[in-house]
Amino acid sequence: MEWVVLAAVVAFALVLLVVVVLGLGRLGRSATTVAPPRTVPGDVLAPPDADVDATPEPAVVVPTLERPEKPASRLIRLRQRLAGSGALGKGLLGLLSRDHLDEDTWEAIEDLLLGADIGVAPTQELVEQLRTRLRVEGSADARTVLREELVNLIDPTMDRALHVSGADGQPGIVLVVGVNGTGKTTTVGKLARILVAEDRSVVLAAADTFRAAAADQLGTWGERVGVEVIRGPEGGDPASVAFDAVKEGVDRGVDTVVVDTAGRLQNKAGLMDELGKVKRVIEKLAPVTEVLLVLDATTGQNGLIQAKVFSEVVDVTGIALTKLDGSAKGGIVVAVQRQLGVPVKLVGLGEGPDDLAPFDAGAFVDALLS
Ligand SMILES: Nc1nc2c(ncn2[C@@H]2O[C@H](COP(=O)(O)OP(=O)(O)OP(=O)(O)O)[C@@H](O)[C@H]2O)c(=O)[nH]1
Repeated sequence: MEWVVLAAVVAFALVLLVVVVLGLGRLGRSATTVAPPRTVPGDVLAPPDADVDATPEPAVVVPTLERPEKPASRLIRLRQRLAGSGALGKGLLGLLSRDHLDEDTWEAIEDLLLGADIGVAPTQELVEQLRTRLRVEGSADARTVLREELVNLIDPTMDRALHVSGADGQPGIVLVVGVNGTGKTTTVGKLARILVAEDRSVVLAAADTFRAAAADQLGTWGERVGVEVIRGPEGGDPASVAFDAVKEGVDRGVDTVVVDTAGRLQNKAGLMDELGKVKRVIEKLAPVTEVLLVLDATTGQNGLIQAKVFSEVVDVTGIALTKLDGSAKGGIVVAVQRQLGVPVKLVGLGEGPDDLAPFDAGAFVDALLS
């Protein structure tokens, strides 16, 4: 009997022990339970306060168009840029103001003129004229005589108007040619600004497909003044770009289309083929009204030889003389006109966007002598 009581007590104690152990285990587990994260339909595990609509809309950039300077005041504004060439004017005036003009003085005058790239024949003509006039008009002011003779040498009677209008409502077509690096693309961009300043509507053709950067460069020039630039694939056919641009110009009824071209001087036949084709293709739509040859004033005689090749390939009607600001050789204006029989119509006097000016013989000589 005692054994039965003892067994019952032990069994009760074991049951009690099992109950206590299980109870503690459940208690321990419930203490480490983590509440599930709060989720919102369609917002998987998003932080509770994230605002999905807060991403700002990309700002729409409205380009501000520039207002280019009117052409009339440009050559006067840029007068000081001719300071390099001004040495010629000052030198000549200094020599001509001497009391006695002996042979040595005349020789020094000749050297100055030749050094400024005026060319041999025009130098001799000018010296001859100066000698005669100063002898005959004894009391004449040397400055007045020199000014008149320099203006005559540059020939104020030449027609320097840019032909930028077409007939019968068609656009004027300006074909811009010249060796790479002379400032051709820059001149096309600056010319577009001159036309815009005169309230003309313009389309540009990036037909220099040889150098991809030239089309990008032109794109930027156009963007700044709200002018459309037609371009083609790199290495594509320049004539096809020129055609597309002129077609666009005709369809839109714009005033002027300006065509930039590649100026690879690989050989005369290649150049003739390329420029000839561009011109022919354009003229299926509208006549070319101006062929502008861009020449770098700092290249002297070398530039003149290149210019001659271009003038034999296309009928050049005007010259844009660039980088005259960096040259002490303003006499190149005379030399190039004599060699090609074509007037200088525009001069580049710096890298600023409005540093291209219509050329005027009187204002140019005044700048040289100031
Ligand atoms: N100082 C000065 N620099 C100029 C003038 N005109 C152009 N330039 C500079 O000459 C360099 C060549 O100009 P571009 O227009 O690229 O020459 P490009 O003839 O079109 O050359 P390609 O595109 O290779 O055919 C640029 O750095 C221009 O800023 C000017 O009148 N004065």
